[in-house]
Amino acid sequence: MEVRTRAPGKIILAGEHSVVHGSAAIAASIDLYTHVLFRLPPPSENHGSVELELKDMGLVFSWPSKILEEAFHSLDTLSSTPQSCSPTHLRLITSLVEEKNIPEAKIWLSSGVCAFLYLYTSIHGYKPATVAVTSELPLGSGLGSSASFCVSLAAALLALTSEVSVDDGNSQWLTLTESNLELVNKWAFEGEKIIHGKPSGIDNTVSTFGKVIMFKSGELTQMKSTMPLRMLITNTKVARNTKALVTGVSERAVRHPSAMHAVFTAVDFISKELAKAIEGPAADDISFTRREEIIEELMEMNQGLLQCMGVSHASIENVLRVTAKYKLTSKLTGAGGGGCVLTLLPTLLSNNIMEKVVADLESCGFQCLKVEVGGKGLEIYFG
Ligand SMILES: Nc1ncnc2c1ncn2[C@@H]1O[C@H](COP(=O)(O)OP(=O)(O)OP(=O)(O)O)[C@@H](O)[C@H]1O
Ligand SMILES: C[C@@](O)(CCO)CC(=O)[O-]
Ligand SMILES: [Mg+2]
Repeated sequence: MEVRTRAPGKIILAGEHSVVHGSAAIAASIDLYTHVLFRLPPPSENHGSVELELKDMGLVFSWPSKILEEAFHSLDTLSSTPQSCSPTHLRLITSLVEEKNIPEAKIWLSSGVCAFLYLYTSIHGYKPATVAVTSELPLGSGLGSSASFCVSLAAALLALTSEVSVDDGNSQWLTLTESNLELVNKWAFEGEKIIHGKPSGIDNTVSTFGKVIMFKSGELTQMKSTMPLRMLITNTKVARNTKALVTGVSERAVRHPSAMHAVFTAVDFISKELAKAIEGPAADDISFTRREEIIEELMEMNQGLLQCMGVSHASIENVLRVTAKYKLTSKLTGAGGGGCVLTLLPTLLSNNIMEKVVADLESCGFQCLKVEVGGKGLEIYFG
């Protein structure tokens, strides 16, 4: 028996970091996915272990079911409702992952492997199975790889453990019903907590539900964009870690509470104004151009405030300088500190200019990604 799931990555148009402190943020799914294949072995092939294959990394981890049962015997790990990982459970998981001696160059994967073991033992218990993961997203680069990993994993585990219902559809890839999506989203948030420390929940929510969303204090509002949102993503390839960046901003907020409160409040207004520009009445090209100018100005203001929070980086500033030569506006997306940068591509931008910008950015060693914005969320396929 097997099931496949895929969950998209995301971009944040405005409000990263501030959203952790209660401000509004705007995010959209992108058409780059994390894929999970969850397979229960037939009795003849039962290897007696829980296996995690990280295909892009060339890594396989395996834990005999008996060892997991012994390690967790004092805890009631299985749970039908999403709950936070207790410190004892996390300690046991961490030592099981440490025993695997992940090579130093890939040690940053440990938090993902811990999140896997948490979701697996909570949703599916210790029964043997194989979980294979592949991702089209650059990992740890601001495009929500951790959230799409947790969403696709939680969905696959729930699909073969309990009953999930799907919306009718003609394609092989199906959408879960709203209540099942909410359940997956809550479990994915618990996985994100293991990877991020203190996530706002925006990344797992947009990965689960897709489209363009506004997110504030844990509440999702689906947006109706009435204009094309064309974005170029530039990956600076500078490695960073969301957990450390989120912690850095929180520490700055403790040192300068009033100043940072004002910054977070300003970002809240920026996100709300951006929402108005995106949802404004559909009209002709002239008014698209005016709305794009508003969005560009808001992106520029948001980037300034992200710099003020201490999460920009020389590589990000470099992308900003290159795109400014072509009168294009950019801002970091996700946690910053390196990672990815967004550039708005106005509707009237010629292909010629667009090719020149990409060539210029790539000559600096950056990688450009052209993506569709605001599409599907989590999907499932019963093979
Ligand atoms: N396909 C994957 N396989 C295993 N672990 C993964 C995978 N994708 C993400 N992770 C885990 O998530 C971590 C990266 O998460 P992080 O939040 O730092 O970056 P991101 O989610 O790509 O960016 P952002 O949170 O800014 O959008 C990795 O270090 C790893 O532990
Ligand atoms: C930096 C942050 O705001 C977005 C990361 O994509 C963290 C979060 O909201 O969980
Ligand atoms: Mg993340």
